[in-house]
Amino acid sequence: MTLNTTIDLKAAKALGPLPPQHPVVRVDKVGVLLVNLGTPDATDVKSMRRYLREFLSDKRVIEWPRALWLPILHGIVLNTRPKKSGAAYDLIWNKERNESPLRTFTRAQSEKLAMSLADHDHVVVDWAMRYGNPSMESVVQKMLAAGCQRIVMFPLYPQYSATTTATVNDKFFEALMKLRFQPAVRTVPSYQDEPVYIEALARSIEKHLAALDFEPEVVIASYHGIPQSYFKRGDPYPCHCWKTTRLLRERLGWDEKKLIGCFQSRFGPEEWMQPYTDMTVEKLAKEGVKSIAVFNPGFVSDCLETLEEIAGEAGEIFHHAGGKNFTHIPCLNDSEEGMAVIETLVRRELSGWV
Ligand SMILES: C=CC1=C(C)c2cc3[nH]c(cc4nc(cc5[nH]c(cc1n2)c(C)c5CCC(=O)O)C(CCC(=O)O)=C4C)c(C)c3C=C
Ligand SMILES: [Fe+2]
Ligand SMILES: [Fe+2]
Repeated sequence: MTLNTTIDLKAAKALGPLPPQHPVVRVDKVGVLLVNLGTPDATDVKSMRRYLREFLSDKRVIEWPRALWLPILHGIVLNTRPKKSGAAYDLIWNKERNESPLRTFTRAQSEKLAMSLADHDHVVVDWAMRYGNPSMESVVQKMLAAGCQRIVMFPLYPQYSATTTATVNDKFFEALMKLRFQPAVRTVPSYQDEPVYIEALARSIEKHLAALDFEPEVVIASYHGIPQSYFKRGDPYPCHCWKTTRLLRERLGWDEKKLIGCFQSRFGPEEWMQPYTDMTVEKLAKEGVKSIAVFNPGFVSDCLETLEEIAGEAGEIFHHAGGKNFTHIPCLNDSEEGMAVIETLVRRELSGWV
């Protein structure tokens, strides 16, 4: 299908010959752009510092006054954290592809989505990262060159937060700001309560638990945290997390003791949303709970925060405190259930365009 033509040739001829430098612009394709948080290119200190500098300079992520934060970032954080984070990434790095798991999964999601949308031969699917590579700007340019004059941009965060969804949107629009001939765009909204998402989570939990040789007494839904002050100033993220957990409880037929919601990944001295995952895991073990499962509904793909902090560290905390059986349920990643979520939401947002 041809959606449009670049110029009305008849009208253009009436104006006289076209300027020789007039660019040829292709406009017959629709782009679907999947975007996740980002990731360092390598685990060495230099690559880690470059990545963390970009990430932690984002005003949507660290809301502290710049005059206070930038000296701390450049004087302390970027001198200490790159080595520590690099060592953590080393533990989970995809050595075969020499990249982080987040990049591997995001690429796989994009490739699988492209295959399932193959019935629309004018749809182009690609992926980008908010921080690091491939950059949003480079992929927007690539899509324009391929003829996408309409783009559906999908921030891969089920629950909305200014620290994630909004900053991805900002970066996308920043890339568009530089264009004379902008594409028409749609952004995919958060989907904390979409039935297809709740169903996918429930099935992946059921499948994982059915394969275990123990039954967890408690299952923890662990979301990335945000500082409490962000919530108090209007970020709806915690409400979205609580809603996802409640709907899952209803779907699984579990009560508030069996499925609990927690927040992980504190950063800096402020109070973050509670209960904290690490403290909860420790408390449960000390109270005599022997078997638990943890999963991460807020992460579309497994990454540092799920593989190292939960599957690794939280498991250790549980065992040290007297727990016996710990299991981490993988994220939806590029599983059949996970792809059903992405494809359903993308097809909905493409309506009228394909
Ligand atoms: C104030 C700091 C941070 C806020 C707020 C925050 C929110 C937030 N983050 C995610 C998802 C991810 N975060 C990841 C890593 C990560 N996050 C922070 C800080 C904040 N995040 C840091 C410092 C790091 C880096 C970890 C380190 O270097 O030690 C990742 C993992 C990326 C990967 O490549 O594996 C994800 C994903 C969400 C969903 C969120 C708020 C809703
Ligand atoms: Fe984070
Ligand atoms: Fe972490």
